[in-house]
Amino acid sequence: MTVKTDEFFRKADQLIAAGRFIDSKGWVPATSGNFSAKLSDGNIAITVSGRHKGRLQADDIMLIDSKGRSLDGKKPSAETLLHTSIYQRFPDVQAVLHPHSINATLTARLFKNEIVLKDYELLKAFTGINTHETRIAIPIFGNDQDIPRLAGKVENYLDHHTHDVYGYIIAGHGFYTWGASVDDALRHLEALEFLFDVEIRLHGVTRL
Ligand SMILES: CSC[C@@H](O)[C@@H](O)C(=O)COP(=O)(O)O
Ligand SMILES: [Zn+2]
Repeated sequence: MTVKTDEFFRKADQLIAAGRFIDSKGWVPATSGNFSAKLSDGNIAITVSGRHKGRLQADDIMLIDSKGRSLDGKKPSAETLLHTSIYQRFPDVQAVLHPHSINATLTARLFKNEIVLKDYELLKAFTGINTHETRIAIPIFGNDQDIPRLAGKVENYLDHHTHDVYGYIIAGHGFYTWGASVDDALRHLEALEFLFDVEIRLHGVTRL
């Protein structure tokens, strides 16, 4: 059993607080969603599978290695591979968040393959962007219970899209976003939620 460091408990507290905020918006209903944060030794703090992500306690955050293997005997998120593959691809990423929001679900119904967000002041919420006069594309993948196969589709997309990717939507499911800290990932999550909402309303579909 691997010893959990002070760093682990600090990151766990950040994920618990993030979960409270995300749940306060209704973005992780019914135990959906999962969150993780990378530690300086390469291991990862991640939510235990099946726990309500808005009511997380210390025991609901567990330790896995960079390949997703449990280091404390608990069962990690069913979607752990979607987290570890982001960390392996983007060394600067230190946190991955996955909500199941209404806006992400509606967006995937309205847009096919991707949603392009452009000319919004809130694009400046994304790391490295300092103007509204730009665009970001958020790819949309079909849902799949075979997580390795889904992760492979994401990998293939990222292999062919070298521009900054700030997240992706899984149709009928939710979306993934990430950042250099839990706070950065949360800022990206909130910005994507707002921009999805704007685009949905522009298409005449009011939120349910
Ligand atoms: C309760 S349905 C949602 C799950 O199937 C899954 O998509 C999810 O986001 C949460 O899975 P988890 O294993 O708790 O991390
Ligand atoms: Zn999910």
